[in-house]
Amino acid sequence: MPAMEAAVSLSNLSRSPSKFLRTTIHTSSRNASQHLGPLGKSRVLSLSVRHSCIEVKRVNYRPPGTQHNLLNDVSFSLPEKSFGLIFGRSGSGKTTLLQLLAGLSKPTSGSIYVQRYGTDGNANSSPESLSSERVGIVFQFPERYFLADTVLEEVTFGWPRQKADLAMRQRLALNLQYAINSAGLNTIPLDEDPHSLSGGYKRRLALAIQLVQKPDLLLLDEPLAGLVL
Ligand SMILES: Nc1ncnc2c1ncn2[C@@H]1O[C@H](COP(=O)(O)OP(=O)(O)OP(=O)(O)O)[C@@H](O)[C@H]1O
Repeated sequence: MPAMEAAVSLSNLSRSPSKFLRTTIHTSSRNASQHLGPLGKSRVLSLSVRHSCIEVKRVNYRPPGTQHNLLNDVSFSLPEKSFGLIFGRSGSGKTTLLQLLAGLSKPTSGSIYVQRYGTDGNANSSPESLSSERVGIVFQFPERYFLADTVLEEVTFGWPRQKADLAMRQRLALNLQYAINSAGLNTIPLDEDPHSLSGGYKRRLALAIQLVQKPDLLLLDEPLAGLVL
């Protein structure tokens, strides 16, 4: 089945009926990347939990103290090891949806959970909540959140400061190498000031900060802005 036809999606939307939001689930990274180029306004999700899906069921979201839903009846399913692409017009609610997936806001109604399935396609366990520790998110302007003085400190921010045992140090070192290489930061000195990087390298750094945590779900808000691949 072509990737675009594997999509599920979705109603949505915000206040204006002319605005729309659509989520497409891709079954391979190749297909996902093929569709990223022309879509200026896009958000990407990537899931690596085995034999499971993230299920978004009939989610509505209304910010506290407001009268209108930003998201209406959004439902989709994102299988393990797949990419989903959320696209829509400016202000249609893409970032809002990512914030819900990241656990930064709670749906007003509806649910977001991880469901494991057996080989027969039936759910074989109770739904699990998607805890925010399992989710990494790269925001639209990631440099606003940089805190450290060097690239290395930024990527390892939050690591244990006490002396870790050898196994933990090896694991952290491998994670660091994986994140730096995967994000294409290996040509940048690790003692460089994050704020002095180009826009594209700031985005790569923001990606490395998330990859080093090995999240089960990775959310990218307009991931290709400022990047020449
Ligand atoms: N806390 C809030 N209270 C009220 N309105 C909000 C709040 N947060 C976001 N909005 C509004 O919700 C709408 C959707 O915003 P959101 O940032 O999710 O859209 P988007 O699709 O990501 O837009 P863009 O593509 O321009 O980045 C916008 O009109 C925004 O002003």
